[in-house]
Amino acid sequence: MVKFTELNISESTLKSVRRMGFEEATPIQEGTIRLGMEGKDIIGQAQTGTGKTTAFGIPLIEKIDTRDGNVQGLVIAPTRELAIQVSEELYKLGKDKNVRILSVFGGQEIGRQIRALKNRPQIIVGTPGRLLDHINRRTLKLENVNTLVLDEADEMLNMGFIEDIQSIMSNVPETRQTLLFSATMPDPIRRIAEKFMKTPEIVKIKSKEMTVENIEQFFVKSVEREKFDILSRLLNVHQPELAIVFGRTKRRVDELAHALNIRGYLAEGIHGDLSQAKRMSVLKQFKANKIDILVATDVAARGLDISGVSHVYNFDIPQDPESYVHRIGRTGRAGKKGVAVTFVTPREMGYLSIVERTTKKKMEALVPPTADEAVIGLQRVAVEQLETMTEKNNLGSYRELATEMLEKHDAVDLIAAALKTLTKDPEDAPVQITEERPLPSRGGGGYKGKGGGRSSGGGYKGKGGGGRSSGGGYKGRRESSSSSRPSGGGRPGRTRRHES
Ligand SMILES: Nc1ncnc2c1ncn2[C@@H]1O[C@H](COP(=O)(O)OP(=O)(O)OP(=O)(O)O)[C@@H](O)[C@H]1O
Ligand SMILES: [Mg+2]
Repeated sequence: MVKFTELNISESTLKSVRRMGFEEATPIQEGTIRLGMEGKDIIGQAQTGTGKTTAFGIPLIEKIDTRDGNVQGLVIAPTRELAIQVSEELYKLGKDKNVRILSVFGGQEIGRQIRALKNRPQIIVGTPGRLLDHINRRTLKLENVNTLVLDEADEMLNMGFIEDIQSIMSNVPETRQTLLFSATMPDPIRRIAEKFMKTPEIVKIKSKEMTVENIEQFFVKSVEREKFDILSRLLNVHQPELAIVFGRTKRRVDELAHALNIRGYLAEGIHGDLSQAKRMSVLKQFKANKIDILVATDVAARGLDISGVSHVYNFDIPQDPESYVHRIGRTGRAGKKGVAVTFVTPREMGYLSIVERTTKKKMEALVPPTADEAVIGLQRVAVEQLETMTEKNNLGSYRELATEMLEKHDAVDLIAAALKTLTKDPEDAPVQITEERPLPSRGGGGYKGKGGGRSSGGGYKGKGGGGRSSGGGYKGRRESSSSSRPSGGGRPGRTRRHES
């Protein structure tokens, strides 16, 4: 481990880094900061949550000439939320140097952005569409840009974004330095990327697996219609601090968020059809722990860094393995522990194998908790609620009522009744979840990613639907249940339920 003080970083940036609480560089930071400061083009690949933002952020900040009011650095990110997050981190890194940073993204009033662009920002962080918009309106001039960063490069070089990226790049001088970062970089995408770069250094942090070790990974085999009850039971047993539930479609996300609310959880959905204001407010509430469960499509997966996310549930198994890596990577960040649970319908078992081949990590079969076990989780929460209330010591007139009641009833009976009232069995509440069609059966055909151009799983010949012998983990609930339960069950009851 190298300390930031050993990396030849300027005093002002070092001061900012120290203020952020960083002392030792993570491996990707150690591997790329020096090279980046030497002006090299870099393809940086390292697991989720290992500090890639700072890895490109420091060389970028160091290169800015603060006497020059032109845009000198451009960062492109796939989503608005990520653009905001990256600009915030760059702001912190450049605070002591007084670097001016601006984020631009769709959904935000363009007039306001145009005015902000006149304040001579030196680094722009933006999403492809809005950046192009500003380029075309000539409100953004890129002829002085000497550093270009693509965060989540593989996602953006996927079909759909590639033309936008190319147009943006054609407005940036060729003499620029180009930095490309992502946790995943399928070979064909990397080859495309190299075309935009000058003999890039490939810094790939070697690890046995593509996902971080501190995430415990499980799968639950379940038919579609039972998934939701299993999810609620898991939530009751795990008691996540914060959880993200991923669904395949927007309708799915809306229905799941609604159903979770009916079952008493504080959940909100986030997906591309929501207004920018709504997306931002949901994320803000989640970060402030006002919501416990964020239900999301893949939009929210890439790059988001939200501390406290202890559990990720893939209510639907993602179609491509890269999505899986990014989704579960929302937990287990910066060395913290996390749990990921992926639901798989019997017909989708082939996809599970594809994911495992890509990540080089086997998921453990998880035995779903029974309704009784889930109730035990809820009871524990009720006990904690009562205890917290008692400790707060502001019960006022309730104490008089309690004294009166104690004259008539047994104390144990009374507490038991209070606990029972607090422990509402959620499965009584009916919910509506439309069945999703399972992913197309994995026959012998090659794996087709979103863009058609990805082929990381191409050579895989699915074993049909039943590629995995799930017998071991499933039968024999007794012996396997203790070993296959994710830890974290002992967490203090955090997932609050609506008080009604
Ligand atoms: N050197 C460091 N020491 C301690 N914490 C760090 C260090 N560098 C970054 N972090 C913290 O680690 C967390 C994850 O960082 P970051 O978001 O950059 O990860 P990432 O590698 O970009 O992940 P993803 O692939 O999901 O985008 C952040 O909260 C960040 O503040
Ligand atoms: Mg990142």
